[in-house]
Amino acid sequence: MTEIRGLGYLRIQTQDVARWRELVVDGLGLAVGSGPEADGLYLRLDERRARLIVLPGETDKALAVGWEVRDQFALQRVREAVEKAGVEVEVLSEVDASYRDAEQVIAFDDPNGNRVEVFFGPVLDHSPLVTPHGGRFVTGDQGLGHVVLPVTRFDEAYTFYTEVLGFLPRGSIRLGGIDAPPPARRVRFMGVNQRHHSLALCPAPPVDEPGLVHLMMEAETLDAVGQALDRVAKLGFSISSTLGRHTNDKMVSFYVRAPGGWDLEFGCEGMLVDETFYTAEEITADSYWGHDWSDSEPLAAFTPKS
Ligand SMILES: Cc1ccc(O)c(O)c1CC[C@@H]1C(=O)CC[C@]2(C)C(=O)CC[C@@H]12
Ligand SMILES: [Fe+2]
Repeated sequence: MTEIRGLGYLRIQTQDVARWRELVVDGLGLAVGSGPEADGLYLRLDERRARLIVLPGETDKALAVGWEVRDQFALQRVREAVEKAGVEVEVLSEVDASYRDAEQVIAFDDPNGNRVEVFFGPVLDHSPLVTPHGGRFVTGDQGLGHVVLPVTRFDEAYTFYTEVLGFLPRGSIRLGGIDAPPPARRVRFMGVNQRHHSLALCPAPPVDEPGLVHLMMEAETLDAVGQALDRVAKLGFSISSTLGRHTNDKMVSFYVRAPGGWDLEFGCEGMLVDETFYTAEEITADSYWGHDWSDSEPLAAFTPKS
């Protein structure tokens, strides 16, 4: 079993923090928290100080995906496994860990060059969670949500996440459908808790800045998802995919394009996996209904280097 308990946080950099704020606070209804950078935007979904951290910068990119482990002993085991795989691990200073609102943090690059941070001891904020539209989020044992990463060296990345970090395979979907000529290219889903997937890897061409495909956050109710959809559309954000229900995690969601060229997926009603009975399946449609992507701009992650 993996040491990783869930998706802890996502830290990104953007040229337009103000527009990000409109999207995630005014639109999706996340609560504004606080953190070390005065001009940073710290978003709360629960009792953690920050789950999504948006920092100002010269370019739009993902800075780090933060994965949570139980304690210092688990963190040590992850460190040993990563080093044994020949990957250099940085142990962050106490100052750098506290900047991330954790007791201890290690950092390394995955085979695709995405920054991975693994931490224990997240700092809590016990002040009431004041969300702008009264929404509540599904986190807790299921973590922040899921991230989908674009990967160039797919097999290496999949081996790293499953065999080194211990993510559990939670099925796949073939790009181009089951009748596409071989070799099959698959999006692969992986989980570490009852959330169907906390991570998915999507085959992608090489690009200048390592980015994301999307971050999914889960609301407690369908009405909260529908109301968020109305608000983001009214705020002028482009809806990458219409509302639909996925066939694997049964989630009802929509996707909205964030500044930086990747998407936020906002959903509800995700299923809970019971590992006692679960086997990894291949889905042949991404959704039972909805999820019309036909009006969406291509993702930055799928737009190759010039
Ligand atoms: C198929 C699926 C199941 C559950 C999810 O949470 C989920 O995001 C998806 C979609 C995965 C995938 C993607 O994210 C990038 C764009 C993709 C490749 C598509 O164009 C269809 C499937 C999409
Ligand atoms: Fe997703």
